[in-house]
Amino acid sequence: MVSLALEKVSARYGHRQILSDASTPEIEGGALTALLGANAAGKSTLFRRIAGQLPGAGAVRLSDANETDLRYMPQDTAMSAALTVYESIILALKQGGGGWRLSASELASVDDVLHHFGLGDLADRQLPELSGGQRQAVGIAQTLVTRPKVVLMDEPTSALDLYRQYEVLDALQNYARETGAVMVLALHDLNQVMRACTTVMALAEGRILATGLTLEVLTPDLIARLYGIDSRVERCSRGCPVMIVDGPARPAVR
Ligand SMILES: Nc1ncnc2c1ncn2[C@@H]1O[C@H](COP(=O)(O)OP(=O)(O)OP(=O)(O)O)[C@@H](O)[C@H]1O
Repeated sequence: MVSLALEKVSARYGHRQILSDASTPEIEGGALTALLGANAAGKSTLFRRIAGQLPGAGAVRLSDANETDLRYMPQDTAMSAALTVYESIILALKQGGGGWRLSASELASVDDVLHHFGLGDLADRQLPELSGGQRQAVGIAQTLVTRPKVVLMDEPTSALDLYRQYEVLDALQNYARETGAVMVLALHDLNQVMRACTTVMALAEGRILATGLTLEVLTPDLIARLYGIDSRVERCSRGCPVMIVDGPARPAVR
């Protein structure tokens, strides 16, 4: 079983300490985990630290996987190159090496991500011609085409319309179930979190404030502490938990 755990992880930019002693129990693969926190809480910094892009004290422990199995999708994926969607996904596939010849299984992986992220009709389009939502879907496809075992995604649905948000979160859940991958997604929409993510980790003041099962951890009290918002959880007409925002509470912990 693939898993990820943090042991007293720290990170800084110059003299500015952003994360201190961030620790989690084992986050198991096979389902989605949400990384929550207010703006500037340090979510992207934590991803960079886990991905080995920032040094710092503490340990990132992976079980059944190593650093080469990890892919990090940043918030803003620059896509100015004059490549088609198809070419850009092949480039992402081949960045780990292995020469330019494509095996049958690699071709199947490319077709698979194109299909699962609704990109089949866009395969021949140039990247700079795409809309923001289309670019985000391409970024997700590029991230998953190598079938990584550990996936960190920074706000992967921020540019998507309502229907595409559900579609993409469903596809990500399926990917996690099929591959057993650990998938941590920084998300701001708590209703998406309640629908799609089995577990959450909440970040504030450079520390992990809470981790655990979404419906147990994501209480109105935690939401007030993280975001300064009064809220309650109710059920939608289909029985899914949804968060109702009542309004600002007190200043959020930052
Ligand atoms: N390259 C950098 N150099 C210096 N400080 C940085 C750098 N990147 C981020 N920071 C600072 O680190 C803190 C955490 O930023 P980070 O991007 O990790 O937050 P975040 O939780 O991902 O925020 P958001 O929800 O707004 O994307 C912020 O105060 C930010 O200004």
